[in-house]
Amino acid sequence: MPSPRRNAEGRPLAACAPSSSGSPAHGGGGGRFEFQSLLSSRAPGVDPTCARLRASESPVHRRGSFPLAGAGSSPALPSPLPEEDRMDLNPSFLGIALRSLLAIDLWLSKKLGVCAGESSSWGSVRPLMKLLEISGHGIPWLLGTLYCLSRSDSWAGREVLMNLLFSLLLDLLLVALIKGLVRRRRPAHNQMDMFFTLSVDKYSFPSGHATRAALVSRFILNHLVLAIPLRVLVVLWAFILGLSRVMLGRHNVTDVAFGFFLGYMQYSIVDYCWLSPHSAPVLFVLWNQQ
Ligand SMILES: CC(C)=CCC/C(C)=C/CC/C(C)=C/COP(=O)(O)O
Repeated sequence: MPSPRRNAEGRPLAACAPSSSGSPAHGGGGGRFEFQSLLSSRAPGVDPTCARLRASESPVHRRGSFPLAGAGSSPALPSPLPEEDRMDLNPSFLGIALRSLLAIDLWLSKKLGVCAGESSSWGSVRPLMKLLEISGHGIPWLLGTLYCLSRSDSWAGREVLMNLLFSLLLDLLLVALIKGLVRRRRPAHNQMDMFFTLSVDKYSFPSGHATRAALVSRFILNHLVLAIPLRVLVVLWAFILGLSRVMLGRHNVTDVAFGFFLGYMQYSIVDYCWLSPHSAPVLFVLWNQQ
């Protein structure tokens, strides 16, 4: 007679063995067998490791709850495993899609990071990319707007600049908030040699330069009267700035793509909450008194 299979501690795997043919995870029976294999783990001689494995295959446990292990007070029941130790043998379609997208994102970002270092294949273009980086940095935009605001002598000009200032501050706030919440690390090939960063800028999602590029370019296109070639130049600047973030190795492609989306949406918020001498008279009177 063949001897029963045993686990590492030498306990027989009796309760688990039938499920290889009967469990729904193996194409047989209904969902009940999962529960039976778990319940039978209370019996002496049943391998708890095996019971836990079945439990992790069950759709109930895949959602993160552990009803059977928590029910009752039997000390023989296996304690719930931490989330990271559970086996997820049947991830959802969304899970697979997201993981594939992330894998493509990492692969593509690494391929495009051709200026990540001086010795990279396009390392000689790095200084130019860093110049572009400064063109989308928060400090020059904030200082430039404040300077123009101080020099402006028309109400219309002041109104536009006041809203640009509000946009830039809103952008900094939202990007810092999301970076702090998501905490996605910058790509491994990035050299952290950016000028004047905030503490959250060690994180990469979303790209602050991309949000600013989309926000500012949409703002300019809507509030400045520009000839067509200049309008094209503004859009090109935003696009190349976004691309340069990946080429410099600062960001993954999804950081920049989401940054563009966020910046675009931020302009819609600014447009909706547009500050004017009518909607925010205090702001304008205060500024006028200076
Ligand atoms: C008023 C105030 C808090 C100004 C801070 C401006 C500042 C230091 C912005 C940081 C800009 C920056 C380096 C963002 C990082 O951009 P990524 O594209 O690398 O996310």
